[in-house]
This record gives sequence, C-alpha cells and structure tokens, in this order.
Amino acid sequence: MRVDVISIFPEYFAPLDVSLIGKARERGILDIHLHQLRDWAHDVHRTVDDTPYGGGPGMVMKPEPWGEAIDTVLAADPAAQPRIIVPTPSGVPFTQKLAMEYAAEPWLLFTPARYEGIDSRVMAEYGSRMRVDEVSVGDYVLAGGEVAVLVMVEAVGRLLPGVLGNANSAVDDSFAPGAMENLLEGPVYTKPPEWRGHEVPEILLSGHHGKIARWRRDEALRRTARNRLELLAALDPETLDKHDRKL
Ligand SMILES: COc1ccc(Cn2ccc3ccc(-c4cc(N)[nH]n4)cc32)cc1
Repeated sequence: MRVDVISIFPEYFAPLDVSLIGKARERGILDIHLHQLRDWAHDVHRTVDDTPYGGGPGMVMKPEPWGEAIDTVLAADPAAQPRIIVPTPSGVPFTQKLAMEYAAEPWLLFTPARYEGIDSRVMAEYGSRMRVDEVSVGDYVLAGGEVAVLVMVEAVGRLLPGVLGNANSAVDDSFAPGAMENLLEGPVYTKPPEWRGHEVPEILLSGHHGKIARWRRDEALRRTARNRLELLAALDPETLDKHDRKL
C-alpha cells in the first residue's frame, strides 16, 4: 500500500518511523510519502492561508497550494487514483469497518488541514473524479488533522497482511466482524500469579480452555455493558446464548 500525506507539519509523522508501522515500511508493506504543503506556496512567505469569505473567526487554507500539491501526488501514478481522506470534525465516523475498507485500497492520500480547514472547492474539484472521504476520528476537536492521520494510518496499517505476527491477529480485535463483534476486550493478565496481593483469576490458571473462553466472554460482556451499553444493545440477539442472558 502506498500512502501519501500532505501537511504543513510533516514532522508530526515521525512516529510512523517506529514500531509496527516503521517495520512495515522497512519491509516494503507500506510505502509512505510525506509532502510539505508550503513547497507549493510560491510567495516569499510561502502563505497557505487567508481570511474566510463571509467573515468569521480564524483563517482558511488557500486552494492553490493544495491543488498543486495534490496534482503532484496524483502524477506519481497517472494510471491510478488514490482514495483521498480528509480528516475533519464534521466527517463520517472512522470505525474498524472503515479501517478494514481502507486496508483493501492500494493507495491512500491524506490531506490533514490546519486553521479552520481547506477551501471547500479543493475537494469539490477532486471529488468529481475520485473518492474523497471526510472522516472524523472522534467527537472532540483537534487543532489540526495530523493526529487524526496518525490514528488512521496505524489502524489501517496494522490490518495489512504481514504487519501483525500470526500471534497478534487482528481477527480477534474488538469491533472486528465475527462472534465477538462489538464486544470490548476483557481484562488480561500475565506472570507473576500474585502481585501486591492481587491474584490472577483462578480460571485462567486451570488449563480448561472451554471454561476460560466462557469466562473471557462473560468479562467482555460485563465490560461492554459497563462502558458501552449501546454496543450491547446493538448485539445480534442470535449471538447471545442462554448463558449470556443470565449475566
Ligand atoms: C469547529 O470547526 C473546527 C474546524 C477545524 C478545527 C481544527 N482543525 C483544522 C483542521 C482539522 C482537521 C481535523 C480536525 C478534527 C478531526 C476530529 N475528529 N476532531 N478534530 C480538526 C481540524 C477546529 C474546529
């Protein structure tokens, strides 16, 4: 997968050099290209923003630098088109389902903005010839789109074949389709068996895999009910067996 990111703060993406995503880049699974938007701002001050038409607070990002920058990225492979992803507080929710959809794409272009966002004519221009998604990573307001891009690149990158070792398959993720879909992860434990007077639940030391699986599902249901009741309400009744119903 190729990923392009255009930003006035490309240094925000240093974390993409380390750990899981960094290794995926070294192994050629992910090919990430960072671009400094100001390279396409040709005035002496390399200006990328201006006052909003119609008045109002803050500044809006000018269309010209974005248009030239996006055109340059598109020219990298004229025979293909990236999916353009625009982080914004007013976008569709970024979910595990959307992450899985993006993980199937060969080329993503992220356009994290600053100020009050990008002149709307930019995405109108490209939306007429390719998929342009406005995406929110949560119902809170960031100072810009860069952190949202880090979230999405990590959530998508970890789903790419070969990125997670077999031992850490994403198939068991919370929110991944399947039997545990929409259930939160339950508690996890490792050695030592007792720590500061806290013992590991006996069942986990029993070696009885059936009972362990049942205990883990019970704990997942309890945590989901406690922290995300709406997810429990959305569970397909078929996936709740009679034991679940007694919890
Ligand atoms: C109320 O309107 C606003 C508009 C923009 C901003 C600051 N800002 C500028 C670009 C940009 C890109 C993404 C995000 C963002 C995304 C999510 N889920 N939260 N915040 C925020 C962003 C603040 C407020």
